[in-house]
Amino acid sequence: MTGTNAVRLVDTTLRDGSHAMAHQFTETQVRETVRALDNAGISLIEVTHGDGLGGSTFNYGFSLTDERELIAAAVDEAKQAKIAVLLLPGLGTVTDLRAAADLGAGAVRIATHCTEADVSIQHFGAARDLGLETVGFLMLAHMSTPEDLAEQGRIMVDAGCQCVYVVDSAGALILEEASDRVAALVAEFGADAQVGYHGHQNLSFGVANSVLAQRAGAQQIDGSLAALGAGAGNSPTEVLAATFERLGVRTGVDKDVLMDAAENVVKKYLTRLPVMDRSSIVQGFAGVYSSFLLHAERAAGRYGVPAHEILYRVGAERYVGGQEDMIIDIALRLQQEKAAQ
Ligand SMILES: CC[C@H](O)CC(=O)C(=O)O
Ligand SMILES: [Mn+2]
Repeated sequence: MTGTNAVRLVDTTLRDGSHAMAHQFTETQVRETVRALDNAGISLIEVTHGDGLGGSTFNYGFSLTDERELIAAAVDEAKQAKIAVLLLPGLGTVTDLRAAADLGAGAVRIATHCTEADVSIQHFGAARDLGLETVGFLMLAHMSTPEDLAEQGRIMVDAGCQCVYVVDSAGALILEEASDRVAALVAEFGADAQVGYHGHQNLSFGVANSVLAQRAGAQQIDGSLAALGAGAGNSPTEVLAATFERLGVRTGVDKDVLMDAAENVVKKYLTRLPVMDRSSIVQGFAGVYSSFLLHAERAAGRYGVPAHEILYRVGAERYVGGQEDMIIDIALRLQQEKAAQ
């Protein structure tokens, strides 16, 4: 075991959960959730459209409430926690980042496909100039080897990133597949940067992988209350808190306050409880970006083809974030194939 006996739990209910809510968060929901997480001692709370700053678009789905209003509300509610925003270079811009910093965001998590870290360089530079805490997300990490992922992480660290995450966007990693990737980043960075782990529950390994990630040296672990997140959801923050407490790993958070928040805040407003159903299991199995789930379900309804069949094809084609439109293309092809049978 190489990890220290403490880990920071980071909550992404109000960002990854935005996918599961079809980006329909209200200001009241954000305020209640931030208040509860802040009371529980969570020190970093992510609030943005599911696809990050500027994500409210035709391709990704329009937000009900302007994310700048949600960020400002979150900053207003948080007494001790820092508010983080997500930014995908190319969708979110440095201008968006400056606006978020002006609203009081204290951290940015800059996400790229696992082989494309170089597109984040200027954003990390701008974030450091703005005095923000910086985190890098290497998404769809199952598509890279541990060695390649570590090389990409090094690009982020050299650009000013303070913690690089292994992001299991598809919920596809199983046990050592997750911890080997974390260990490779830990070995590459040494004291230069921390390593984090972000899991999805599509094959149900979110929490188990997080435990192994911490043991491999990860110092930040993501969760969402009631698992509210894309696909079958994220590792539930309240379960992570209880599990690490049982294991004697310090988190500095109150698991009972988190359990109360999951039951009495988040479960009261969520429109769809993330579940391991046929579609999300296929996402984990075939390695499909979790946020494609609702897009596939919509296309399935519109073109009369099964969502899990669409998702198998998306996995075979190895589509990545930003290629949401290809889901419609696949659905149309499936429809034509079925009509020809
Ligand atoms: C679109 C960004 C994405 O949801 C980031 C993330 O949480 C992941 O890749 O799992
Ligand atoms: Mn995610």
